Amino acid sequence: MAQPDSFGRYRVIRHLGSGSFATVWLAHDDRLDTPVAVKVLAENWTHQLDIHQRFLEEARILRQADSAWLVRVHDIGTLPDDRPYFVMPYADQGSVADLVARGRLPLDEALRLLTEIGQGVTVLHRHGTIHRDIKPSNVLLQSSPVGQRVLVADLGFAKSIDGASGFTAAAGTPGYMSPEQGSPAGDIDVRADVYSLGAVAYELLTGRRPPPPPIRVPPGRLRPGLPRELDALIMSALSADRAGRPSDAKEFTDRIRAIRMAPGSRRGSWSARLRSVGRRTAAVAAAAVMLVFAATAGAGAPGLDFTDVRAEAGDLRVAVPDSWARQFHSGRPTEVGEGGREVGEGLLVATDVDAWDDRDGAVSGVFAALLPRGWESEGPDGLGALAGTVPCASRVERRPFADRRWRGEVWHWPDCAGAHSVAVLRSVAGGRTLFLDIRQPDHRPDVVNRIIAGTRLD
Ligand SMILES: Nc1ncnc2c1ncn2[C@@H]1O[C@H](COP(=O)(O)OP(=O)(O)OP(=O)(O)O)[C@@H](O)[C@H]1O
Repeated sequence: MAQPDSFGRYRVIRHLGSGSFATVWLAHDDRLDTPVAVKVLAENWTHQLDIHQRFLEEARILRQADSAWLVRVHDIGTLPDDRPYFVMPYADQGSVADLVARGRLPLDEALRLLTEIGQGVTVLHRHGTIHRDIKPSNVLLQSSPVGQRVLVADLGFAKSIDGASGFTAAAGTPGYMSPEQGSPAGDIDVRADVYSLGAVAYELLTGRRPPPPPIRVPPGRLRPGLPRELDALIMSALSADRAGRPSDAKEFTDRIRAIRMAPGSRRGSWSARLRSVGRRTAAVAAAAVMLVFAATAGAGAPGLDFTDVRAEAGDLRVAVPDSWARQFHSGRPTEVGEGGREVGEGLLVATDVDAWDDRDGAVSGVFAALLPRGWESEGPDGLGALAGTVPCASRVERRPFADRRWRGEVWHWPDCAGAHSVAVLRSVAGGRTLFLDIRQPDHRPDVVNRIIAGTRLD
């Protein structure tokens, strides 16, 4: 395919890709000094009137919907050979398909993408349009000064809701399209897009496209530790019978957003789950989380005074620097951690408990949990896997720790914002295994040692 010099005032830079009906070029708008993507009807369809019309219809829908969650259309034109083209912002970060190909996404990142994709589809449904071809390669990513924009694109198969009942030609992409889209006589409605959203969710979370319906393996089976409500929502969106699906993209998106915002979902961490359980049972737990504070000497960590903190009902006592002991949560959650392991008593003491899972590293604090009995028999690999559940993709330094109470290993991620240290320790007296997650913006190994030394079972 020869590279044209320009389309109207848009100077062509390079070929971006070709779909079934069109070719997309990166070009430069010299007048506004900005990169653009120009989509041009492919030559072989020039004289096919219905394809020509559908191409223009895509541009019209995008222009009329004019939404921050959809690719916008800025301009439209016709080439001397009669082929139409339209001009969009250039999505410089590729598509969600590229992201998925790079590896498994963190849960919060996957939920953020799903919320934004769902927003785009919601805009289309409000506009009276069914997309019919939602899939990761049709969701584009663009840099922006305030972060990444997620843009639903490629309305080549879009259909108006009014015109979609009765006979509808089969259209869509296998793996993402609803069963009713595969049948030429099947009438479709917005729930066809809900199925595709479920398929995209399945792939974002597991790295795999769902098999053809009926789907029997929920995403949580392939990625243990997913919130149960998320598994249930995705499986309902993928129901072969559309009556079982959420009613439209808005309902699907609202439910994804609620799952994302639930206190326990920001990260699959022990501490986050502990807090979520703590909040849900706040009324019951109120009496149990009364803390006992007592100043202790700062021996071992010069320049710092320490405070003993413990839940009134529990026997776990943690020593933290005075200035960290501003907020706390305590509770006895069940099913925490990536594999849904059970944890015994837990305690989070930090400068800002709500910001504990933020990745800017501004919080100082300690999360301590006693592992259920049975962990004593786990070998070093089992304990290593536990320490590794604190997500930080950087090098880790490991060192042994031993004093008169505890014996085990301290893991430290020096390049992580907030200097994470995790210790997994067994009590010398026997019987208990302790998990400690310690965060401090300026890493001090002496503080880590002092915290471990001050952690006790009464
Ligand atoms: N605004 C854009 N910015 C950057 N790349 C784009 C933009 N729009 C489309 N592309 C890229 O151009 C290529 C062709 O896109 P197009 O929408 O024509 O077809 P497709 O989605 O690849 O295939 P099909 O239409 O057959 O499903 C894709 O690789 C797509 O990622």
